[in-house]
Amino acid sequence: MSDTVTEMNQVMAEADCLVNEQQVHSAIETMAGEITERLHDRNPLLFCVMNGGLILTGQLLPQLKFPVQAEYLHATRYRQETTGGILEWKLRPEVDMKDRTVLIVDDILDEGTTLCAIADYCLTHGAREVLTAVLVDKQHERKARPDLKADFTGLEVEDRFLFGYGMDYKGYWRNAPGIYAVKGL
Ligand SMILES: O=P(O)(O)OC[C@H]1O[C@H](OP(=O)(O)OP(=O)(O)O)[C@H](O)[C@@H]1O
Ligand code: HPA
Repeated sequence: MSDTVTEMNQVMAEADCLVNEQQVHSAIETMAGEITERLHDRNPLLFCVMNGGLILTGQLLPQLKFPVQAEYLHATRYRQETTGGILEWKLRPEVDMKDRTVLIVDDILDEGTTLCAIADYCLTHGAREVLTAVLVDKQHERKARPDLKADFTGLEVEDRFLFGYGMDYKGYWRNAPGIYAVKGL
């Protein structure tokens, strides 16, 4: 087995499961209900924030039983690290968002730098309103703005380095079927 596979198997074996798959499913179902109530008649333009937002978006979309225009964008600032750097746009949205209600979907609001930058971008490009949905809000005092919150939050999770359900550790384990914390981080 390669060194990386051995390392990643060990990371999982030693990780703490903070939220199990059933709890994540029920959090996503609750989010879908809240989003439906707020946006069912708004013709929203939804952006999945790649890569982390992929799984939440995939599980959320089929639960939204109203017309949604789904697109994606890619902005990243952690790369293979456990602390964030400068935000890099890998793919900016090209779709016209003038006067639209935009919903940004991502896996985690950690410091919030990523979501704030994407929301600002959408407003600058003509969106009428920008709402945000995250599976996880990490609990700490390092938010980019005081009291920063997403409009729709699935779960509040402790201040550890997390993986699973879209969140990666060194590019791996986005596929983990729950929310896990890396041992010692
Ligand atoms: O709230 P923040 O502190 O800004 O962190 C949250 C962002 O970090 C992660 O993305 P990452 O930069 O790892 O890119 P990736 O999803 O492509 O791995 C995550 O998917 C969020 O987009
Ligand atoms: O805890 C995290 N895990 C994975 N990706 C992240 N991006 C910001 N915070 C995290």
